[in-house]
Amino acid sequence: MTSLTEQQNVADFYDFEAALTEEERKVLLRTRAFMRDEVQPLVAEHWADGTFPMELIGRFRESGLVGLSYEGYGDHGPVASHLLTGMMAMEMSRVDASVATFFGVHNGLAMYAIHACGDQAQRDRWLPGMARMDAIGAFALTEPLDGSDIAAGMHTTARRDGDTWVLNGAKRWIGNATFADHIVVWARDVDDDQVKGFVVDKGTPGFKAEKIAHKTSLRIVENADVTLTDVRVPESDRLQNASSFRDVAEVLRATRSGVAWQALGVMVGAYELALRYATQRQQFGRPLAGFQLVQDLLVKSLGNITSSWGMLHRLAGLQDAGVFRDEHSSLAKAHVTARMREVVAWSREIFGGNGIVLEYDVARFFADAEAIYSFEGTREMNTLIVGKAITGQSAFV
Ligand SMILES: Cc1cc2nc3c(=O)[nH]c(=O)nc-3n(C[C@H](O)[C@H](O)[C@H](O)COP(=O)(O)OP(=O)(O)OC[C@H]3O[C@@H](n4cnc5c(N)ncnc54)[C@H](O)[C@@H]3O)c2cc1C
Repeated sequence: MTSLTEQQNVADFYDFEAALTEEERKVLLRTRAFMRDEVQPLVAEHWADGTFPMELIGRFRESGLVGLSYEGYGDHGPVASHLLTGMMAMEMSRVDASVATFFGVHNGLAMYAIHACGDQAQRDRWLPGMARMDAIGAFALTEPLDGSDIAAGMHTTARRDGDTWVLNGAKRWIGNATFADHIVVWARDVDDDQVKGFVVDKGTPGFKAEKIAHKTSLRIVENADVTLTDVRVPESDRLQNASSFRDVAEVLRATRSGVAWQALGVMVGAYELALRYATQRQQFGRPLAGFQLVQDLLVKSLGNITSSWGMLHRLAGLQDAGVFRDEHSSLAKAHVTARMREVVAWSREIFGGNGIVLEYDVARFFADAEAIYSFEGTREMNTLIVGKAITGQSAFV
């Protein structure tokens, strides 16, 4: 008899899982089992309370699921394909998008920024501990006054003073920053006006991170308002291979595709709940699933899931082949998150009144979808990136 973890994902209608190698499939099943056994039991209470389950860090540490994308760091053997890492992000969000976001900020944004923008000595210094989750990462780009226009508007400054840099400014929405050990901070060099990256360690004088309260989406992941007041960072902690905003854009290109996979996971999680509920709940003497109009919602949801999955499958191939461009990633992020918003709304609709009660879980997916729709570039920003690529006209301002 196949175990629960080996059972095919009912939302994987075209069996995309079959595209994984046998070894990759084992990692995916481990991810599925980890999320089911270690994460699922914690999410309802922590979402309601707006708290992060700190015990998860130790469990992730033991899971062997961290750092798979970084060859030579961690003890996981060969580097994972983009299809596997994408499907892992999907599997995580299928259970809880906040925990997937915590993981994505650490394993994606922070580790990838160090990998892509640091030199070899910096990679060797920070990535092994992060790949073991002995140290947690954060990525501080967005500011209170500059979100979508951060490339042009960044106010946080870096001033060189001998062998150190002095950072001043404020950042907003920074995931994991309340407890992270290494925070990648982006700041504008007052001398050459270019954006540079710095790794600021927890406890550095002048660094303060205050948790943003009362979020209505992704309530489990901690986001912070960060202030930097004369924070001194040695030149050795400036990311040596980042010299302008183009380097930040390279990081975002990679992580945006991860967010699109996360959006797919949210669709899958909501759809699975709706399908189960529709077969169990009776009205007019028969299951909801027996009504044509309810089947229409379920089938439209499955169509969104399947078409998004096909798009992301091909996107992963472009990434593996090294021919992946900003506009490829942006189209996926904009398109898949829009499809996600439809699916969570249809899934919630199938639950009727119960769809707004946390106990039925679908409300969590419905609420979490909103942050995913807006972060790592809103739909509008990603649309403008694609628009510029296909027309040659920049419509940003
Ligand atoms: C839960 C959460 C976690 C996050 N985590 C991080 C993190 O870890 N690190 C980090 O650096 N940032 C993080 N962010 C920030 C996120 O990337 C920004 O919220 C996002 O880029 C949008 O910026 P904004 O919220 O300032 O919106 P704004 O830029 O103020 O935009 C508001 C609205 O106006 C629209 N708009 C703006 N300009 C235009 C235009 N030219 N044309 C058409 N429409 C336009 C936008 O699309 C949007 O709909 C996070 C955000 C959230 C909500």
